[in-house]
Amino acid sequence: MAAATPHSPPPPQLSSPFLEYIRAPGGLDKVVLRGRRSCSVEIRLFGGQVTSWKNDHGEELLFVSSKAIKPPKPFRGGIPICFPQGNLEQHGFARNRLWAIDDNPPPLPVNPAIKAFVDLILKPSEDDLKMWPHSFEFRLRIALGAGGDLSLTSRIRNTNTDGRPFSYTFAFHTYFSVSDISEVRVEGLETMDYLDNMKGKERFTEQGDAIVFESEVDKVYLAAPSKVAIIDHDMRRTFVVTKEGLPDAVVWNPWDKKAKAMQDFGDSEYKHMLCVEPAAVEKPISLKPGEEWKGRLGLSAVPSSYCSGQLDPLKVLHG
Ligand SMILES: O=P(O)(O)OC[C@H]1O[C@@H](O)[C@H](O)[C@@H](O)[C@@H]1O
Repeated sequence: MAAATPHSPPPPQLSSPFLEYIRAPGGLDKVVLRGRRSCSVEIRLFGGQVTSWKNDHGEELLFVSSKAIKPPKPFRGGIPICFPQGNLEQHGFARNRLWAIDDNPPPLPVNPAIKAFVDLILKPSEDDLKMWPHSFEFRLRIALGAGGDLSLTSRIRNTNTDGRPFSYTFAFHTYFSVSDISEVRVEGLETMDYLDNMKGKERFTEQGDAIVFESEVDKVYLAAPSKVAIIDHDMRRTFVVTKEGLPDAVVWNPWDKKAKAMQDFGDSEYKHMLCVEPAAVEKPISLKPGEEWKGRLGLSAVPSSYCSGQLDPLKVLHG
């Protein structure tokens, strides 16, 4: 496994006032993207994981557990990358490897207004290849937009030289910070079909209006729309989640019993988080050698002054 080494190489020279490289022991080096006012994003090289996203008032928008543990364990919170999944460790190994800064990524069309972004890369180690015998290049661009929105673009290329295709499932396991889960509703997934992970992945159709939370939820919504809204009444804030190349959306909250059973999660923390995870779960993605797949996650937080209690979710979703 490509674990963090105690003697890391010198920090890369990031030639932008919008980026900072912060050295930390134990594989905890991070890159910080800075936007207008107090907007920022922190990315840990271990896991290629976003661990913080703050709005222009400096308020944290992502949930990170106070019990999150350090590498080589996966980090509970932020945006873990789940890849490649299958008969491997839960959620794949990408969230549990040391990524590198990609100094020379292949071109990716970028909005010229976006100044703060970083490109990371993960390639399998010898040990990874023993576990999952496929060669790949996984490029991840993390960008902080002018308005404080965050986007993650994944590009995965099959670099097998033996002509073999490979397939995988994928998720951006996004942990949102919410004021009180009982006051949150999710718009955009009503009437969708889902697989219920709590009922042996049986298929159901969502009934009723928006999704609200009263107990443990672990569902994979199939062919979910490209925009989903998480409406937090108490915070008067709506997260708008957009996705491309990722047909499904996992919705997860462990609730009290499971929370207590999780070593890296506080007993009551389930009240203040919700995972909505753009994903490709039902139908694995297949890549032939030389082929590349692209998936994108976009996040924005609509502030209360905009909502002022009058939020029309249809406008957020379709307007
Ligand atoms: O503990 P992990 O591996 O980070 O997974 C947390 C949860 O992640 C969700 O995506 C899964 O649907 C749940 O089944 C799982 O419990």
